[in-house]
Amino acid sequence: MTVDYLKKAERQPTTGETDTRRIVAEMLEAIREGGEERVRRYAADLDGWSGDIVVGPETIEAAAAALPERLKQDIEFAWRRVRDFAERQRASISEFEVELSPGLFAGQRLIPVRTAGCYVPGGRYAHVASAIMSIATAKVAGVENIVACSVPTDGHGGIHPGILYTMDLCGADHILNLGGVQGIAAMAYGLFTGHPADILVGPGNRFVAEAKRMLFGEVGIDLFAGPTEILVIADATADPRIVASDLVGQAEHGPDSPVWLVSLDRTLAEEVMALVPGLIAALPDTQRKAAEAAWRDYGEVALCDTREEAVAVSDRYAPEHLEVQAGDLDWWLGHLANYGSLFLGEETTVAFGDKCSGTNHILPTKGAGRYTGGLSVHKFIKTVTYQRMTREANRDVAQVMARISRLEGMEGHARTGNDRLEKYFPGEAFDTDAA
Ligand SMILES: NC(=O)C1=CN([C@@H]2O[C@H](COP(=O)(O)OP(=O)(O)OC[C@H]3O[C@@H](n4cnc5c(N)ncnc54)[C@H](O)[C@@H]3O)[C@@H](O)[C@H]2O)C=CC1
Ligand SMILES: O=C(O)[C@@H](O)CS(=O)(=O)O
Ligand SMILES: [Zn+2]
Repeated sequence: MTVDYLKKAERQPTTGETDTRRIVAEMLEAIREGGEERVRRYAADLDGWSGDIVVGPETIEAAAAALPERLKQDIEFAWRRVRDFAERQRASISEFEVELSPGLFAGQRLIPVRTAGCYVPGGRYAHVASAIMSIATAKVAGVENIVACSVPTDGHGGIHPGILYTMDLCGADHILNLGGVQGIAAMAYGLFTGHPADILVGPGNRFVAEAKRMLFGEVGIDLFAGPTEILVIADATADPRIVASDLVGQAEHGPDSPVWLVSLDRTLAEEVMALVPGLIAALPDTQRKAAEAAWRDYGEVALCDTREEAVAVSDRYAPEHLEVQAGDLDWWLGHLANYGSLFLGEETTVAFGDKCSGTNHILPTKGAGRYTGGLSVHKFIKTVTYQRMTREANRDVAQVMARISRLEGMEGHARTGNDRLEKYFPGEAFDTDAA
């Protein structure tokens, strides 16, 4: 394979993992021991927040009153699309019962988890859309009790009013003024609400993503949704200005957000590389600083000879967001395998999915796209099974089970079959020996 790197990234999504793990492990241990009091101290030390942790109804009403009407309509526009898409997902899975052989019935049931903890990031930006993505989806899945939290800031008297309004609109039952590891841990342990989460969902920075990863097992998690990534595959037909704009648009997420271009055309790649610094420089201060570092440390440009090579490179990254700005979109749709969400053609862009077009923006990062998709109603629903049988059906199943069990050396298992055969068919002889 001949891949020519016109720009090679200094850092990879995994850079700095050891430090993050140490910090998060210490914080989780301290919260396990110190409970609510320790959580309050982290909120004060890390986010300068010493106000109420549980958000009351008057604060939610005040947030709704403070938001301009058009913004509320925009949030509802996004919410309706995300909810409708989630409803189609819910309708695409079903319960069933099948008679596998005469008298042997097996079935599948879909049972929502009881309590979901939804983390809404809010450090650098007010991630209103993230509140829709997790809470609306949990609601459609049928989750009975939804706890949500986000970063409180003094300037807003707690959570940003846009996030608060959205959390309430989408159906959050309890809302906590908590960000970071302390927010994740509080939801996992049911601090301040008395409702420990069965599953923790939502994106966040490296501390948040790592806290969820470490708590997995004690609670369920949706997926590893850390710092945002974008990969654009482009050929000679792509518009360099649009490709560069899309790369820079996601680089503003943070200094550790990977930005990758896989190009099938050298001229296009060089034009994009020439345009990116200017677009970054034109951003406001906070966004510029984040994007500059992201492009400098995590930016990569790979030049491939063939579409197959481009697919191989892209699948190796397994990017969170994948844009294709190239001809024959159906070919790419059919061949790409590892990504969180795919954006086909110049007419759509990652930011549409991020904010309001309907697909979920809580997506796998750091290569997790090799084994999972993004957040969906399925993550909140347990697919469980059941069975029942007639006595007559025991005739075959009990004998087979007993023979397999004896082959495995599991005599106790085998006897549960023999006991039934003796009870249901007294006097009959059965061959239940492994030999
Ligand atoms: N993968 C996905 O689906 C999505 C990912 N994101 C990502 O979410 C992230 C949001 O990050 P932020 O703006 O930082 O908000 P955040 O809400 O994830 O994190 C803010 C919290 O981090 C904690 N924190 C900051 N520095 C710390 C330190 N040194 N030690 C311990 N805790 C610390 C603070 O307590 C603060 O409350 C970005 O990386 C963005 O790319 C956002 C949306 C979707
Ligand atoms: O990683 C993501 O999905 C984000 O890009 C979504 S948002 O831009 O923060 O809404
Ligand atoms: Zn984004």
